[in-house]
Amino acid sequence: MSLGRPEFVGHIEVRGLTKRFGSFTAVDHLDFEVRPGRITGFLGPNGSGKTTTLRMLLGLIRPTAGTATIDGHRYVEIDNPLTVVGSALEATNFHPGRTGRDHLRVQAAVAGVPDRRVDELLELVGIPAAARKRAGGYSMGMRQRLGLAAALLGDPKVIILDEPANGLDPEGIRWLRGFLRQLADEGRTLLISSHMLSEVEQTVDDVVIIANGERVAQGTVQELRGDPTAYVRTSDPERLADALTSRGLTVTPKGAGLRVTTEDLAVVGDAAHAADVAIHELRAEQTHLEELFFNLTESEEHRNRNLVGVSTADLPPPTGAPIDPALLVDAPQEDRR
Ligand SMILES: Nc1ncnc2c1ncn2[C@@H]1O[C@H](COP(=O)(O)OP(=O)(O)OP(=O)(O)O)[C@@H](O)[C@H]1O
Repeated sequence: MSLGRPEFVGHIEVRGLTKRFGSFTAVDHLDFEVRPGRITGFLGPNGSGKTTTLRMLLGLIRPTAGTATIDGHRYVEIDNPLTVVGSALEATNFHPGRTGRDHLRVQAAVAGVPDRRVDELLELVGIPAAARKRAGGYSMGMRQRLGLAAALLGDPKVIILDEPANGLDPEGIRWLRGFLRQLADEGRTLLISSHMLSEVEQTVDDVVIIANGERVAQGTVQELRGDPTAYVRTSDPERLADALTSRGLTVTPKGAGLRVTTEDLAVVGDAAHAADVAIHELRAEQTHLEELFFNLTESEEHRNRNLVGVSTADLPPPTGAPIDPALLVDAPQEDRR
């Protein structure tokens, strides 16, 4: 594939973006940037405002305040936007009686794209034969692939996908990962939303996390993961802590056990053996990113306001681990109007 329109770099910038529906604030003074050649995960619990943000970026709804631009232009200002920005917001908006291929041909005609590109793309997303059948019979995974092909019709520099892994089986997710990586390696800008960290953690380079419409963290996956640690529960925490510290490791109490700054579980096991203490539990810890996301999705403070009133008895128990303040980003007060 070529690299889209050369006058566009594909730099997404969101500044003070806000959307209110009546008295409800779905997106709240959101700031973030998305860089070309990288895959950015736009993460947040259900109802946190991801789709609303993407809809504003794509000119489908008007912001209450703030801007969302691509190379400084709002979507509606871009001439023939399908050749700059490709998107797949929902995997279900295909007419059930029409074949997938016909869907793409109609959209191709609108974007001034030749029919042969339709077949090329169907091949690329792995549904050349299925696309000749009616879309009504498609599985969720097939609809996702068709949506992806539609997003790529205009050879766009920027690709925005809402929950692209939804409905894909593990093999499909692996395929998607490789496919998106290839697009990013070509220099394109990819913004993909998800409410499940585990679905995209292996796929993305950068992460923007929102909760209740506000940005709560952003950075590279590497930064947000933090250093790997181990968790150990033992018959004699004090003695084991001494043994680990004397081996140059940092040990902090965590719940009923200890957190140790190593990813090598054998080091902890050996230290326990040498100190003659029994180990009751030993495992690699969740990364900061997993913990952060878990706390966001489970803590009262960050839970979707629409779910307030839903019993927490149905939810899994919290980890008890606080969100690391170093990872949290507060929108600057002066930006709030
Ligand atoms: N047109 C609308 N009118 C009123 N409220 C809306 C409208 N669109 C979205 N909302 C509300 O705004 C909030 C954010 O919705 P949005 O669809 O952006 O969340 P999301 O993060 O994409 O969620 P999910 O992961 O479930 O798709 C929700 O509480 C939703 O009910």
